Amino acid sequence: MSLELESVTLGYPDGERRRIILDGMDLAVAGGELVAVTGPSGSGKSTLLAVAGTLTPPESGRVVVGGVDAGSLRGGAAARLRRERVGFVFQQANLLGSLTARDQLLLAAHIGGRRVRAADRARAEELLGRVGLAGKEGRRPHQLSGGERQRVGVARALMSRPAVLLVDEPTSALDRERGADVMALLAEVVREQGVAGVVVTHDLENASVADRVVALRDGRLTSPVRSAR
Ligand SMILES: Nc1ncnc2c1ncn2[C@@H]1O[C@H](COP(=O)(O)OP(=O)(O)OP(=O)(O)O)[C@@H](O)[C@H]1O
Repeated sequence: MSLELESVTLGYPDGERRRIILDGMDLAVAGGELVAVTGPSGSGKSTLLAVAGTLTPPESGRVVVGGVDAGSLRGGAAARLRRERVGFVFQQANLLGSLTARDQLLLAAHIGGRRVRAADRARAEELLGRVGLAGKEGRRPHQLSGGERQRVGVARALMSRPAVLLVDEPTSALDRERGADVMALLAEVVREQGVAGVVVTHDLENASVADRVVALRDGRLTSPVRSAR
């Protein structure tokens, strides 16, 4: 249950030229560890998550998810790795408006095309309880607060027992207190579930709940200057 990025390079076209966003980047996250990635706007944090989550292949370098080199897989096997071994949590929870919290999780289990089993129902109940939503499993998104919706998003991302949990600015739509609660919850569930967690955040205070904080600058990860706050 780990994530490794080895010498990952990716650029985008920028007018006539090419702008390098990730420049031979290395990152290793162990199972049960949460790494917070900070960095200025446009530095490539979302791009890093897309590469780590095997949504965007790097131009060079390797992405290894739970011991499997994503670059070695094609077609269905690549899609399965992403679906089963990578959990994503987005800035907004991106829940389906008509589904209850429980069904958001069961849909995630069903997306592989297989039937929902009793074990999936048990896992959904357990995870919703774990993120503090016991008794609210039957609520639809509009009957939940922003922080609760984000908790559903965290639980949903954990349904498939992923090796890697990738979280993009989970607190940007929340007030400070709710944001801090969601970050603390993330650190706890990453540890408990033994998943390799990466959370992107602008907020150094929120980042401090992580086991490690790194800054993305000039395509590489460095230690952030914490005293600059
Ligand atoms: N598909 C694309 N094609 C061309 N350029 C892109 C593409 N995606 C992102 N970029 C550029 O790459 C850079 C990094 O973008 P990215 O979204 O990863 O940054 P970020 O650090 O997540 O920013 P923010 O904190 O504002 O969300 C930006 O300059 C962006 O404009």
